Amino acid sequence: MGFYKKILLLGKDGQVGWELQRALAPLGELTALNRSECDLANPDQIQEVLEKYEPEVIVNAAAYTAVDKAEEDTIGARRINADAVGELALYAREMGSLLVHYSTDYIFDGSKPEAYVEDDLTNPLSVYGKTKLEGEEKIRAALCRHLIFRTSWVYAARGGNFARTILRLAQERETLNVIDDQIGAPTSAELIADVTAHALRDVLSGRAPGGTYHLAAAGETSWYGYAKFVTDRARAQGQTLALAADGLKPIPATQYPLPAQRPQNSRLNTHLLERSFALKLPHWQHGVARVLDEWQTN
Ligand SMILES: NC(=O)C1=CN([C@@H]2O[C@H](COP(=O)(O)OP(=O)(O)OC[C@H]3O[C@@H](n4cnc5c(N)ncnc54)[C@H](OP(=O)(O)O)[C@@H]3O)[C@@H](O)[C@H]2O)C=CC1
Ligand SMILES: Cc1cn([C@H]2C[C@H](O)[C@@H](COP(=O)(O)OP(=O)(O)O[C@H]3O[C@@H](C)C(=O)[C@@H](O)[C@H]3O)O2)c(=O)[nH]c1=O
Ligand SMILES: [Mg+2]
Repeated sequence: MGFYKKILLLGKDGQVGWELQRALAPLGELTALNRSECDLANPDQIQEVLEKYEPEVIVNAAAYTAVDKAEEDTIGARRINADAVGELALYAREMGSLLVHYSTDYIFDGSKPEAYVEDDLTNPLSVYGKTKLEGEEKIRAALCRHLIFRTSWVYAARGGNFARTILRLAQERETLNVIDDQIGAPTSAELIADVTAHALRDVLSGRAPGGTYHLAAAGETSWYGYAKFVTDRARAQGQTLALAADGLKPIPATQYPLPAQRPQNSRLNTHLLERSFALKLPHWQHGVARVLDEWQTN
């Protein structure tokens, strides 16, 4: 066994995976794999990869994240979000490795009036949320060393996300209807990756315990508030939008029917994470502004 930990990152090309490649690089001997190199749909390939690299830390950033598509593909979503995660957890249990994994606000039903804490009752409304919760539960049941970060409304400079979709639509349409009665905190993949690296170091050195933690940017907004922030800032940057000055319309979720039901309240209370790892989470606007600036200069 060498001085450096052997870290295996799965899902390296996703929003969070991409940022983890950067944030985990100085922490050990990092192997980062994409879907073609380790397909979570394929149990044999998972075992082959684990046996080949013998990771002391597994960071799983791969997931089935197509929320509406999952409604008609429960089997596919469950295989990636739950069964594959269970296989990683069993390996971690057997080998004494640490499994780092990500979950979502969508494991809650959103009926709580305050921000959710880690031990609040779960009750997912969607197949995506159900299968993500099953993944969490498989990890806890395996009794392996683990860190599970529940996050929300993830965006990144690279990859598909709400901010990018809204900017594209604002370039195409004069009016846009956006849901105003679902609230949460947009959280950047950059922040998630950096917090992961800090927390991972603390857990590996025994300074902090593993477990399940809520990880989201500070503050809160609705999807409408998020879209307003993005389009206002794009305009202030001098971008030409098709969207009229009063073209962004707040609507209730009932007027925007989708296959999957989303929670009304996606707010995550992050006090446990901040206390456990001595971290302060920045306001969501800070990260969104940064990504918009990055897009602007490209
Ligand atoms: N996005 C969000 O808003 C939120 C995400 N999360 C959680 O955070 C984590 C990271 O999400 P994020 O980075 O945003 O997701 P992305 O959708 O950006 O990335 C997911 C990655 O998983 C890969 N993947 C999908 N299926 C497989 C498979 N069968 N085998 C291997 N890899 C696969 C995708 O590959 P490919 O590119 O080939 O499709 C993609 O690179 C996930 O656990 C997600 O559930 C939590 C809250 C909010
Ligand atoms: C594009 C668009 C979306 N919406 C609404 C639909 C939805 O309720 C909300 C966000 O749309 P999205 O498609 O980004 O939503 P969604 O894919 O559900 O986003 C979720 O992804 C998964 C992976 C998570 O874990 C969650 O935290 C969350 O980020 O905005 C509008 O109201 N108007 C619009 O023009
Ligand atoms: Mg989506």
